[in-house]
Amino acid sequence: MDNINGGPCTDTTPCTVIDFANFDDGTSACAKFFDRPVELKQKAPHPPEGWKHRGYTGIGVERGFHADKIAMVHSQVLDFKESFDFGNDSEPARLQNMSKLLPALALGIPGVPEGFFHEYHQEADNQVRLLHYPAAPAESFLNGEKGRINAHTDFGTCTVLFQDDCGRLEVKSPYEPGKFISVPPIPGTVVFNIADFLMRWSNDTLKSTLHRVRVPPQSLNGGGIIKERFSIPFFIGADHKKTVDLVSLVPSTVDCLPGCFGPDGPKKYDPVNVGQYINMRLNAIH
Ligand SMILES: O=C(O)CCC(=O)C(=O)O
Ligand SMILES: [Fe+2]
Repeated sequence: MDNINGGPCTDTTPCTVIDFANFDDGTSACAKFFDRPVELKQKAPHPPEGWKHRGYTGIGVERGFHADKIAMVHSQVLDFKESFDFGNDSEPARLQNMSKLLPALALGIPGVPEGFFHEYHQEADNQVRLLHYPAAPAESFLNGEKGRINAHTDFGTCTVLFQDDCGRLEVKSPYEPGKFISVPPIPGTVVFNIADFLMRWSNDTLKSTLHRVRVPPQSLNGGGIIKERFSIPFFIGADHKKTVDLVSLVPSTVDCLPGCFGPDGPKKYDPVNVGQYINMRLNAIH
């Protein structure tokens, strides 16, 4: 396996294999990793530029998301979390499993054949993120010093989100403007979020889910310590490489999904190259 800077990995620690069918397994893998000293975690640092989403990001490094989609701005509240990102650099096959959900997604979109997304998701340009929100005094959430993750939408096709039993994930209500609904963890289930690229791809037929993790003020009455939380978002993304013509090196583009446009609903967006779109989004947060 190569390290994130392209050189051979010299760490001889045995790898942890996360069994995504069993989130307790994921939580304990997360806990084991984040429990290591920060100097050790920093040995695989996230590079400063956002487009290479790999490695460790310490507490307070990532810019807080802002609900304003593309023009993200620094949030005043510190996202009190640390993360480790990895992707398809060495073993793409291991990251393909979640893509098996794509036929089910296609079946839900009238006009899109069941196998449609397969062609666009062969390179496993997926990204997995281990997330740790450390425990902190309730007071620090109440006074606005710390937050968990601000309201945002994800960038790619869709996200499969594994969360532990801590709770506090919320999604924006599609029915009541400005209202967020709690998404309590249900053992043995995952949260499936539509992301921005798919929203654009579907001509806004599918809506990307605005979501956040916060510690609601009403839960802080008792003060004390708010317990730590672990989650693992598995971001499924369309192929970056395949969408560049390898002979001319001209980025090829992805156009509106079949069935999502017509005389009553013309295409709202120009075709776009997946890699350029995602990199532009990632660069905005680092
Ligand atoms: O921690 C969570 O449950 C959500 C994480 C998330 O939304 C993200 O990393 O994009
Ligand atoms: Fe997210």
